[in-house]
Formats: sequence, C-alpha cells, structure tokens
Amino acid sequence: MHVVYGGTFDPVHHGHLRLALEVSECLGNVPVSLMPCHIPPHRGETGATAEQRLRLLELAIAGEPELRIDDRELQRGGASYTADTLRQLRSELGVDVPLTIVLGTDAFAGLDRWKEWQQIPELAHIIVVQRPGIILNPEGEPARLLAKSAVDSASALHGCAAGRVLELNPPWLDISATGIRDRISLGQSPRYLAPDSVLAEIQHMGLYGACPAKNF
Ligand SMILES: Nc1ncnc2c1ncn2[C@@H]1O[C@H](COP(=O)(O)OP(=O)(O)OP(=O)(O)O)[C@@H](O)[C@H]1O
Ligand SMILES: O=C(O)c1ccc[n+]([C@@H]2O[C@H](COP(=O)([O-])O)[C@@H](O)[C@H]2O)c1
Repeated sequence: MHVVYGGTFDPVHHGHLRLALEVSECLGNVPVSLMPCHIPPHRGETGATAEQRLRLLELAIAGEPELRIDDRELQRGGASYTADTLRQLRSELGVDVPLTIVLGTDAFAGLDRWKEWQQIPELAHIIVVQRPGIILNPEGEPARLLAKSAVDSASALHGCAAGRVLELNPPWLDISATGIRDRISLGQSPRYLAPDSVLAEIQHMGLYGACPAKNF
C-alpha cells in the first residue's frame, strides 16, 4: 500500500500530523507520505516558498518512523495537479500496488473541479476525512462518487489497486494553516498548534510576518 497525503502545508500543523498518523494506523501502520504541492491550484499565493514549506515539513516529521515526505510536485514545478502526480506514481508502482490519496471533506467536496478529476479514482483509492461542518452536496459529483465507490473498512483498500473511497472520522483538531498565519501576522502566539521545531523555524525565517528577534 502506497499512501500520499497532499497539501499546501503553509505551514504544516498538528492537525495534518495527527491525521497522517491516524491514517497510517488505520491501514496497519503503513508509511504515509506528506506531499507538499508546488503551486497549489485553486488558491492564491502561499505565505512561504515551496522550499520553506518543505523545510518545515522535514522538521515536523523528524523522528516519526511512519511519516515520510514526497517532494515530487516540488521537483516537477508548475501547478500541482493531482492527476499528473498519480499518473507518475502509478507508472513507478505498476498497476497492481494499492495507491491511496488522503483528502479532507473540504478538498473532496471540490474534486469535480480538479483537472481530469475522473481519472483520479481510476488511478488511486481515496480516503476522505470528515471535516466538521462540511457537508457534501448530495446532488454533486463527489457525493455520487462516494455513493458508488464507498467501502466500510480499511482492509477493502488493500484488496485492489484503485477506485475505492473510504470515509474516516478521526477526531478533527480544529487547527488551520490560515489561523496560524493570521495569529503570527497579528503578533499572537501560535504555540501548541504546530510542533515547536516548526514554530522556531518560522520565527527564524521571519515567515508570515514573524519577528525573528521576538519569541512566540
Ligand atoms: N486540522 C486538520 N486536520 C486534518 N486534516 C486537515 C486539517 N486541516 C487541513 N486538513 C487537510 O489537509 C489537507 C491539506 O490542507 P492544507 O495544507 O490546505 O491545510 P489547511 O490548514 O486547510 O490550510 P489553509 O488554512 O491555508 O487552507 C487537505 O486535505 C485538508 O482537508
Ligand atoms: O488537481 C487539481 O486540479 C487540484 C486542485 C486543488 C487541489 N489539489 C490538490 O489537493 C491537495 C490539497 O490542496 P489544498 O489547496 O487544500 O492544500 C493538494 O495536494 C493539491 O495539489 C489538486
């Protein structure tokens, strides 16, 4: 089983890290690769550069054996379209290895606006993590995909290479990268929302308006 969890990670926080561990455990302690995007489609400019976001991810996962980083979208450059990434991964893994992407319901709800979105379930399984307050439009394409492809156990994802959708409902930590960036720019403390190593590096690099001379 190969699992990738894509995101902008601007910056990575405890919500992302906790979810990555929950997914790993639920699939039988398989490695989960956090995959930062280069230019995120469908959103404005990032607060930190791709290299800075990658550095923060490296610090965040240090010492955690099941968490990895896949920097292929940064290497590829340009806008990071998931269908392109999955085609590349599929050609490396071969047709038989189960491949799974992880999305929050907020991201899944907009799946039908993604480039070549219909190819995504042909290339991979999808784990959809329920985000409180986000309800899928029952008439929309993502809800239809869920109705058609839903499975109710992680073991079903091990049984074939792609095409199944598993909804998970682990505790959702109410943390967002936007909230962290906003706090920092307002001079408020972001402590306990992301690992100390990540916050120290944000401060060191003066990201999001942080003052390198003043401790969070
Ligand atoms: N608190 C959280 N817990 C679990 N997953 C999350 C959390 N926040 C975001 N995610 C999921 O992580 C993936 C990447 O999210 P992203 O990097 O955009 O983080 P974010 O905190 O939502 O950022 P922003 O506030 O900048 O939109 C998405 O699939 C998103 O649903
Ligand atoms: O392929 C697309 O068209 C596409 C559109 C929007 C988002 N994505 C991917 O979805 C993941 C989460 O994106 P975001 O903006 O919530 O951080 C990230 O890996 C993006 O590259 C992909």
